[in-house]
Amino acid sequence: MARHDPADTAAGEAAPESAATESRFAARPPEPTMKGFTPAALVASAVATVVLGLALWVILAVLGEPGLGVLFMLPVLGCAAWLYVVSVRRRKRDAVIDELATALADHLGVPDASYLEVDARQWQDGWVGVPHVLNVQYPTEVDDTAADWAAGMVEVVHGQLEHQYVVGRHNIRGRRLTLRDPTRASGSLAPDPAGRAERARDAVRRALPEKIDRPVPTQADLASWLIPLGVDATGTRVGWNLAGPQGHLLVLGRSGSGKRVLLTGIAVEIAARGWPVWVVDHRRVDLLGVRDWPNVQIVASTLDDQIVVLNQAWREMEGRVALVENGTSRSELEPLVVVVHHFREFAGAVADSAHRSGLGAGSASLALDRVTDLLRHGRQVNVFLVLSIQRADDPLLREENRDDLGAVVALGRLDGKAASALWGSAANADPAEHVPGRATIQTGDAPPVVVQCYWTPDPREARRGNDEQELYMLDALRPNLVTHPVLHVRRSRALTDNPEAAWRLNLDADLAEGYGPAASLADWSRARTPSPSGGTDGTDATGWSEMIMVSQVQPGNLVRLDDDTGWVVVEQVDPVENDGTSLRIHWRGNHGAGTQVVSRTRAVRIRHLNDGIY
Ligand SMILES: Nc1ncnc2c1ncn2[C@@H]1O[C@H](COP(=O)(O)OP(=O)(O)OP(=O)(O)O)[C@@H](O)[C@H]1O
Repeated sequence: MARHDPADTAAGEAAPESAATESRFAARPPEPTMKGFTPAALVASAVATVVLGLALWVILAVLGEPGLGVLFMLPVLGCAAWLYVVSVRRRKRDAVIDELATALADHLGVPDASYLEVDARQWQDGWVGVPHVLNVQYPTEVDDTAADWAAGMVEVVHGQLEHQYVVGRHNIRGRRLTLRDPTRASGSLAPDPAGRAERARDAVRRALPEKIDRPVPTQADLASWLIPLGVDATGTRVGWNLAGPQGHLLVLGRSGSGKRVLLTGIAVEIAARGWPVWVVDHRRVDLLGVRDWPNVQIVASTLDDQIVVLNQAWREMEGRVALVENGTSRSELEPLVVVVHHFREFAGAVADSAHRSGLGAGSASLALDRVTDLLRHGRQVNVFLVLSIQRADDPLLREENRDDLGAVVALGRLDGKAASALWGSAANADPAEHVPGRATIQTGDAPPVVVQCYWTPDPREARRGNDEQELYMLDALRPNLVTHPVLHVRRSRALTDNPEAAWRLNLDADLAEGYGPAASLADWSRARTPSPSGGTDGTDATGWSEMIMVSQVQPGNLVRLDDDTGWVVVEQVDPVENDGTSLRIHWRGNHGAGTQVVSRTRAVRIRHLNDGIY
């Protein structure tokens, strides 16, 4: 345990940088109470035992039994010697832990070891030995969000104690990391693999919560190519690494297992990094929630638009390959993430449509061919696919495709056959019971782990239900900067009866900035919301409207605060004194001006002019 010696800090001259580090941290915690006997207490006990032994001998000698006195004194002295040896060993173990705490404090950038509480248990291997279990309690100011944070701590402990440790549990909320020696078996002596697997599953069930809100990305997260997916039973974050040697992500799960929620979260994370997201939403309405999300450039919901988006992603990849061939380096190419939700149904619908039009096999396999090409070559030019499918026996999971998948997320329970086909072994990675968002995830070459995927609200549903908590969470996840404008499908309006020519229209179509004239139904309904002039027929409606939180309202916005004021222009937004939850909005409308105090988390409708930029 790391103990704080006040003399150290009183005498030491605080360097300016250590003072700066210290100011980041809350006041020094009180000196932790030492568990068990201190070395001094053990020495005192040894001395007291010697005195007791001598006193006994003297008494028996006075009573004329010096021989009996010696007989009593020998075990008592042995006991005293044992207490002394234990005190010496305790002192040595404390020194080991003090040194470890200092090394960990250096590694974590905390002012000194007294800010950590290192609790070492079950010492083994030799006289001083090494602990089997180490608990490290660290201050809340330590940033433990990096994916490899716990691994970094393991490395420091390994370097210091020269013994191997693994993460037993990382309690993010409690700021406590438990490391243990993996070589020492715990539990019954009789081998019981089935029972052990069941106990392991039980432990996972108990350790994993049923819902974990997607954390707001830190600056370090935003600079990283690791997209957080969820948390495993040790509290360690599990993510999809776009920079890994394999690229793309496959999400597998039956209806209701949590695909839509996970894909929404992935789109939000990618957008937060300032990268563009294109979505092919084969079920048309599943991912409409991210349609208005900054940097989500397009959510294609008709089959024709979906074909165009996938084809354009493939063209983008081809264009980038040409750039690389001409000397551009991969690092100059910004990631583009293309989400294809319900890929297998989409590919089937494309094939049906081609067959109905009497087109050849080349057209029928268009979706599959484009996806296969993107899987093979997209990663080298930073075009990444996120595919969702429902069945574990999908050919996409065959051996030859697995090498292109950086991560496979299997949501929900898999039957034994599917699990062993996917992971090689069905035993270790079974979520055991149906919890929405519970998944088995394999990233890179690591073994599969059971994870609770992060919960991300659907922005559209949150707005509709006016769910303040979800709107607040989305507000924190929303990118501050829109780096990629909205796109629409631009295709020739040529009329043709020839199915082949009609098919070609999709292949020749491209994506253009802004909401196009051939707006989809969703765009129309958006355009048909009452215009400031009161017109609702949609034909005279310029621009489009959306719901945002009051905390996002800015001077110059055209906003509908309530039915009484109607559409007004915001002139100024001020905080309300002693009330962090509301804002004072000064507005001007057709019939005068006014001021209104509104809750920061209330959703209001604002209207954009038709500039095509979010
Ligand atoms: N990570 C999660 N944490 C908590 N609840 C979740 C999570 N993911 C999904 N759910 C809940 O599970 C239900 C189904 O989720 P979702 O719509 O994402 O499933 P799906 O696999 O997309 O289904 P379908 O294929 O039918 O569209 C929803 O009610 C959702 O709130």
